[in-house]
Amino acid sequence: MNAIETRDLTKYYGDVRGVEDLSVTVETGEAFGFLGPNGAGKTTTIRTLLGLLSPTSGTATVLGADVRDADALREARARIGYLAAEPGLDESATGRELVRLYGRLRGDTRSAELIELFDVPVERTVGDYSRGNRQKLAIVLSFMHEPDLVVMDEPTSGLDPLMQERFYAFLDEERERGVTLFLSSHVLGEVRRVCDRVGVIRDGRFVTVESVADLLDRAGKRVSLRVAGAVEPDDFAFPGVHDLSVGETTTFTLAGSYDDLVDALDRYDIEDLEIEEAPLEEVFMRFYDDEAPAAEVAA
Ligand SMILES: Nc1ncnc2c1ncn2[C@@H]1O[C@H](COP(=O)(O)OP(=O)(O)OP(=O)(O)O)[C@@H](O)[C@H]1O
Repeated sequence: MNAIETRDLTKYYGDVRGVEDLSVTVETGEAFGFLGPNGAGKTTTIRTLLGLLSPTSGTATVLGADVRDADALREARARIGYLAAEPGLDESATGRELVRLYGRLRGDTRSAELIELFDVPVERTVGDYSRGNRQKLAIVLSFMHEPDLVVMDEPTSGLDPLMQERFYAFLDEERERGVTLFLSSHVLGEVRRVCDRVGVIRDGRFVTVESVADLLDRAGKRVSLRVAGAVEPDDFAFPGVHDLSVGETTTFTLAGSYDDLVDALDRYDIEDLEIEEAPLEEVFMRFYDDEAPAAEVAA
């Protein structure tokens, strides 16, 4: 059974399009990243998957439950964790009281461990929490019942870098236990760190669904080169070279073969050479560019 399946999932708010014709399958145990700019439709999709919004058309199942079937979804929800972008928490309760309440509703096998791991000040009133502490409490609440599927909407917003890394390491462990992760983000590094596959959404539609590795391949490598003497631009006119800038340090992006690169470099006396991953931003900017066609890809 797949953890999540949507087919032509569409949600309109009156005349306003939330998402349109989204078709995607997330396998059990997979970490799927859902990436897109503000207003692309990430939150709409997540809320529809959790039954908080009903689809205008199309279908969606989570852990086998149809999102329109309230009873089936209620059962599935017991095995799902949901980490909202801005968790609505009872401001007057203490963290501890909320942990107890959620534990009674959905079960609690490990809140003590998670409170310690994420260093949550559970004795304090939530209304006095900083944004980061609020998020950390929300993490505890969404993972303490050992869910099989966790749906997260920009999960690290508000966390400092140390806590972010701790959270990513925790997600790695969850994956080893076979947990399925579905994570929305506009932070590329996050999707890269956590996910195997990514769906890029723009204006409510997928522009691509592919593996993070393929996306990185497409991004290519960033090459910086310093040689004795001058670089002849024609030497680097082979396929897959982009954005060539010749100077004291010559730089370009290489999305082609290393053989061509090695052949070209053979003509020079190299003083310095750096080859690193091209920033994913470059690839995403192409997807987000208004000129780019929004070709839909079903997965
Ligand atoms: N309650 C609502 N009523 C009307 N339109 C809405 C509502 N919620 C979302 N929309 C619209 O649906 C579209 C998708 O919004 P959504 O919040 O799903 O995007 P998002 O990708 O989560 O964005 P962000 O990164 O800003 O959270 C936007 O055009 C938004 O204005």
